Amino acid sequence: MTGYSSKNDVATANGKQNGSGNQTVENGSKPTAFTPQGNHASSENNIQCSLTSDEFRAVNLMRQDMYPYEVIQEIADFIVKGSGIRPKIGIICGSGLGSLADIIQNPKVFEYEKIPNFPVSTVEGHAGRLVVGTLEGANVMAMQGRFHFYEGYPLAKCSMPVRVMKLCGVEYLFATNAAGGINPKYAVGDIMLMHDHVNMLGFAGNSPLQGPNDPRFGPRFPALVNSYNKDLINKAIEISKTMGIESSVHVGVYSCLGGPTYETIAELKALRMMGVDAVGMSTVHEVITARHCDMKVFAFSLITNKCSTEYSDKKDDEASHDEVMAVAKNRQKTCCELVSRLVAEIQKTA
Ligand SMILES: O=P(O)(O)O[C@@H]1C[C@H](O)[C@@H](CO)O1
Ligand code: HPA
Repeated sequence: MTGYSSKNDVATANGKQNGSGNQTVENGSKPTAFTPQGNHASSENNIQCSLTSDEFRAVNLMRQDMYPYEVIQEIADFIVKGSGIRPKIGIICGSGLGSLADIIQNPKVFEYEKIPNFPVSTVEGHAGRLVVGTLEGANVMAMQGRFHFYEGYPLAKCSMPVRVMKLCGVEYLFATNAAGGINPKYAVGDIMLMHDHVNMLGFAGNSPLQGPNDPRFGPRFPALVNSYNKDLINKAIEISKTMGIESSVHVGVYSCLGGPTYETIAELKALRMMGVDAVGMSTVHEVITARHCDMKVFAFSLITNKCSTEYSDKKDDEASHDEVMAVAKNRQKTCCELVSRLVAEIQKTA
């Protein structure tokens, strides 16, 4: 390959559905009908959802998407004071890639539940811990567990930790993900260095930057061309050569869909026609948030499954989270090496 140019806030809902569709509640609070506005529904009103008031409050908190600068600053101060470290590189571990945080030396670990105003991880393969320490001599912080839109979090909440990283002092974001390979040349286990993305949630009118803009983070209308740092892509390509994995490393375009469903064949065909090489359910909103506050971004997808764009009855063509996790586990050593060597390169030029 040649160089490239060009807790606090989520309470558990304890209610269970019984066979008749009526709700039974374990915590003793009475189910109450609410209108979408949160008022009690009248009997003429058919639009009702049976939530206890505790559950209703929990859902509202989960959907909270306003994080004023001062709140983000408080979270950042909590982490910097608690770890005694001002990190320069922030790493987001994709599904099954939590081991990227296990290689951090002298780690100070913060469970998400213990960080004020932090969401909690709800997905298998996302432990829900922030690890701060050193890697190859550089101060780093890593999210062992990210937040996804399909978990019920608004995009601004999913990528709020990127702003926390920024206020902690982070200059470089490394975002990693597990993704389905749509490019027919990609094999399971390959790595795709992201050089661009197609923001499908953005096409549908959803952005982590929706709502009032705080210029202390960045401009109202940020440009996204050149989002993925070319120097870092080139360095990663060079590193892949020295690792002897060059033939399984690609440079391509990622797209994020909302999930949690994997894609239909027609959707995969459409994505391929748009020039998408790999598809997932994350990363894009984190990159947008990072670029908005002027961080340098490096991102890669581990191809955990092949996405066929042809109709077939083969069960093998169905993606599964178990397969995603198994492939990530198999390739974690390689991913760790790539990340630590790139961190070393950045540290060398610091
Ligand atoms: O967090 P990432 O994007 O790595 O996780 C992918 C997308 C879904 O969360 C999950 C599907 O298997 O893996
Ligand atoms: N589609 C969406 N997200 C994914 C996939 C996929 O095929 N594999 C891993 N995450």
